[in-house]
Amino acid sequence: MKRLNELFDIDNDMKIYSIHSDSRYVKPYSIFFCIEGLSVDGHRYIDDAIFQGAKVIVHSKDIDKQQGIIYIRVADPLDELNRVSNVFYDYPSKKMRIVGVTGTSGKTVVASMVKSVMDHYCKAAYMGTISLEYDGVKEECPYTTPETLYVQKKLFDMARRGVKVVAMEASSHGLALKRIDAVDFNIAVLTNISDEHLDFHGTRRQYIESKKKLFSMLSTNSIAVLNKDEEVFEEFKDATKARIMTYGIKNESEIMAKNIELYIDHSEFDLLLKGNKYHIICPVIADFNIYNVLATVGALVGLGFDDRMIIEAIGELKPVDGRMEIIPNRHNITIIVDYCCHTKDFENVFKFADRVSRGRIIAVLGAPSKRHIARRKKIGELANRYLDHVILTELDDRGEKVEDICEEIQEAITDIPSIIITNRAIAVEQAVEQASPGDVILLLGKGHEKFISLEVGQRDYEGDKAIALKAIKRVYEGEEENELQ
Ligand SMILES: CC(=O)N[C@H]1[C@@H](OP(=O)(O)OP(=O)(O)OC[C@H]2O[C@@H](n3ccc(=O)[nH]c3=O)[C@H](O)[C@@H]2O)O[C@H](CO)[C@@H](O)[C@@H]1O[C@H](C)C(=O)N[C@@H](C)C(=O)N[C@H](CCC(=O)O)C(=O)O
Repeated sequence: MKRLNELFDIDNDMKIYSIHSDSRYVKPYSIFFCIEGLSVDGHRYIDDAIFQGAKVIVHSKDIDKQQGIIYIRVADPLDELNRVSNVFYDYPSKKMRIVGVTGTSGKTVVASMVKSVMDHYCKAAYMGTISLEYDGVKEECPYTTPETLYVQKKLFDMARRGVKVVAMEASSHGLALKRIDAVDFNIAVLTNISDEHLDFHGTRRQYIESKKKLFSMLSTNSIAVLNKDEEVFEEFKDATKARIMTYGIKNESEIMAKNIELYIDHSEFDLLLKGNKYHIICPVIADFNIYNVLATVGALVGLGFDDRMIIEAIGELKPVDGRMEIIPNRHNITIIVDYCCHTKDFENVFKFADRVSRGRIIAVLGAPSKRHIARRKKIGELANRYLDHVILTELDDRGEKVEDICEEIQEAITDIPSIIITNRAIAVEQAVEQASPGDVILLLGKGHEKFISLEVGQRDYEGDKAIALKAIKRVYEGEEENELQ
C-alpha cells in the first residue's frame, strides 16, 4: 500500500492498494493507467476500470470524467506506469544484482546458466522464456520479457524473500515496448544478432536499436558483456557508459575460447581468462553454445567470481531444458531436443550434427504458422544440405493447415527422403523407430514447451523429451525383452 501523494505530486493522501494497466484485473482502491496498445487503446476501458474499483485514472487523452474519481493527465501513461510501479514496489531492482541478457539466440541458455551457477552461492532467480523461477516458486512467464507490472511485482517478491541475483531475458519486444524501463540492470549481456523479428520491428536497424537500449540504460558502474565476434560490437560498445567486458572465439577478447573440440555429448576448449589459460571439459554441446558459456563467464566475472569459481562453475554447467538437451538412453542413439527458433538456429544445429554424427541424421521439425513464411523454404534447403531424413510435423499451427506448412518446407527438400506426419507425438515416435545405433535424432522447435498454439488458445502436448523417452522404452527396451524370451 502507498499513499497517492507518495506516487504523484498531488495533494491527496488516499490509500492505494494496487496499480493496473489491464481493466480486467483492476481491484478496489487502485490506479488504472490507460496504455495505448498496438491493437486497442486502454482509454477505452476507463469505465470498466472504475466499475471494478479504480479510484485514480492516469491518461493522456481527452476523456469524460466521473464524480469521485481522480484524473491525472500525463504525456505518456506507459512512462508513468514504469516510474510509479518502481515507487509502489520500493525500487525492487535496486535491492538485487540484475543481469539482463539480450540477443537473437542464446538468451535463455545464458540467463538459465547464470541462475543455476548462482544457486550454489545465494538465492537466485530466472525470468524468461522457460519460466519464472526463484526461492521454490516456479511458474510460466507470460512473455520472455513480461510487462512492467508483472516484472516489478515479481522483483518485489524476490527482494522480500532474500533473492540476491536475478538473471532475466530482455527480448527486443520487451525493450521496445518499455516493459523493463524501470529495471536497474547491473550487468547486460549481448549474445548475437541476426535478422529476426522484422515482422514486429520493421527493419534490422530498428531491431538493433531495441537491443541496444538495454546497454544505453546501464550506468557507469555497471558492466556490458559484449560478444567481440559480432558485427555490431563497436556500435554496442559506443552505446553504453558501462565498463565493457569482451568475449569471443575469433577476435582477441578478455574472455576467449581456443582450441575448441566438439563432441556429440560434451565440448572441450582452452579458456583464456585475464592472461591465464584453463583447459575446460564442459557438458554443453555445439560451437554456438561455447559462445553462450563465454557470455555466462562474462556475467559471472561481473558478479565477482574469481578464476577458481569460474572453472568450477563451467565444469558443472547443466544443459538447459530443451536447449541442445541430450535425451539419455542406453542404445547409442543421440537424441537432441532444441527450441530452434530462428533460421540461423536450424543451420547451427544441422551443422553441429553433421560435424559430430557418425550415423544418419534424422530430424523432426516444422514451422510456425502465420509467421516468418519465408523461413519455411530456407529450413527445407538447409535440411537438404545437412540431414539424411526429415519428418515434417506440426509446430504451432495457429489455425493454418499443418499439411500446407509442411508441404512448403518439403518443396525445398529435393535430395533426401522426407515425410509428413502431422501429429507431432507420432512424428517423434517414428523418428525413434527409424533410428539405428550411431544415428542422431534432432527434435526441433518445441524445446521445453508442453503445448501447441492453436488459432485461439493452445492445447496440451506431452513434450518432445517425454515422448522420446517413452518411445525409446517401447521400441528398444521392448525389443530387448522379446529377444530374451
Ligand atoms: C506485439 C506485442 O508485443 N504486443 C503486446 C501489446 O499488445 P497491444 O499493444 O496490442 O496491447 P492491447 O491488447 O492493444 O492493449 C492495450 C492496453 O489495453 C489494456 N486492455 C486491453 C483489453 C481490456 O479489456 N482491458 C484493458 O485494459 C491492455 O492491458 C493494455 O494495457 O501489449 C499487450 C498487453 O499489454 C501484450 O499482451 C501484447 O503481447 C502480444 C500478445 C505478444 O504476443 N507479444 C509477443 C510477440 C512478445 O512480446 N514476444 C516477446 C518475445 C520475442 C522473442 O524473443 O521471441 C516476449 O518478450 O515474449
